[in-house]
Amino acid sequence: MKITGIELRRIRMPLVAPFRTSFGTETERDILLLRVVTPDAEGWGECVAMSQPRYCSEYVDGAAEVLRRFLVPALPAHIDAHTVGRALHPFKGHRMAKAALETAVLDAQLRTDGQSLATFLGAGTDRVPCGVSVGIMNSIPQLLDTVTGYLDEGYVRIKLKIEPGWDLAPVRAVRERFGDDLLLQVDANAAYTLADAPHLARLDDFGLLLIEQPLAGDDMVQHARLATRLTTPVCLDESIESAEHAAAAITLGACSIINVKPGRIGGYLEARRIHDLARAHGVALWCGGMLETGIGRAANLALAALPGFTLPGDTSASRRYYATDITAPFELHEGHLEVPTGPGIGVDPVHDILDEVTVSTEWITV
Ligand SMILES: O=C(O)CCC(=O)N[C@@H](C(=O)O)c1ccccc1
Repeated sequence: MKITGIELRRIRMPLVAPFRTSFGTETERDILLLRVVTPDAEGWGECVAMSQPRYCSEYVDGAAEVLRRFLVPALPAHIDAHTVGRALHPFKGHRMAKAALETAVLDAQLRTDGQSLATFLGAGTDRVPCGVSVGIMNSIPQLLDTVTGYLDEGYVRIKLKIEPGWDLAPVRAVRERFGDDLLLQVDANAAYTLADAPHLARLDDFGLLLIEQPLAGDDMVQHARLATRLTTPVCLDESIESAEHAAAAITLGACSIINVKPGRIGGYLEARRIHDLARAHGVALWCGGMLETGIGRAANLALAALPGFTLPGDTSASRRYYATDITAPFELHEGHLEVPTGPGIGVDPVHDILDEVTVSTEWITV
């Protein structure tokens, strides 16, 4: 496939409500979109890097810079999605930037071939059950009202952000209010240390599906030690940046569940490799989220439809984060979202809306 050029587009998307995690509060997303242009089709990729390097070391200005200076110039004139990874391999890290570029190339390729991303990846279903991520709140009553609203919308699983000082009480309150049948999990975003093991073990009383990333991203061995101290399954997010990391975590017993975020691990091809590895070892997967617009959300739904994704993910409806999405909004139906069936990611930006939220565009001739 011949690439004519690539557009880097920065958009600013206000969130419908502040989203607080253990590493900060988001009120809007500064998002980098990539549009790969070929003679036969255009492809879209969404870079999930945040404005600041708080979730991981990448941040959106850095992603734009590494794409502009190193990654896009490294692409050969003729390419397909399988060769992007090889062309970018000499450059270390920057997985979110690489993922966005590979995804945009893959989207253009699949649109040209008339194949959906879901079919390309091996999806086994046309709709996926949806969980929702609930931020750290100012009070328990506010939290209970928020969870009530999401359950009324039909979400099948609740994920509560936790941190030291906001963990046992909110989990207890939600479990007591909504009962033992509620699918409930927590996400610490690396806010604890192994010294907190006795405290974290008290979460075992609440029948949680999992505890996500309790310790630091590079604490793989410590997670393995923590897992022996808890009955709640440990799920890793930030620690897993590749299939190799997943293999190491499984071998060490650092996790029994993995949150797969294609941006974090370098793209959908690597996500498929993690899927196959996890299935071979009986490790459950679910698809995480990075507050994506409908562009990234569409691609994540294709991934979440793979057979190894056995737990509800964070692929929530567009309205969970955005009053107006840049694509036709993804809307929950009986707790599920439909997997796009069109070629490539199966959605296109609504150009009037996209133009309204666009801060800058930059064209790079390849
Ligand atoms: O549904 C979503 O898109 C967000 C899900 C979510 O909680 N993402 C968390 C996470 O750590 O997984 C996150 C929030 C903010 C920034 C990065 C990541």
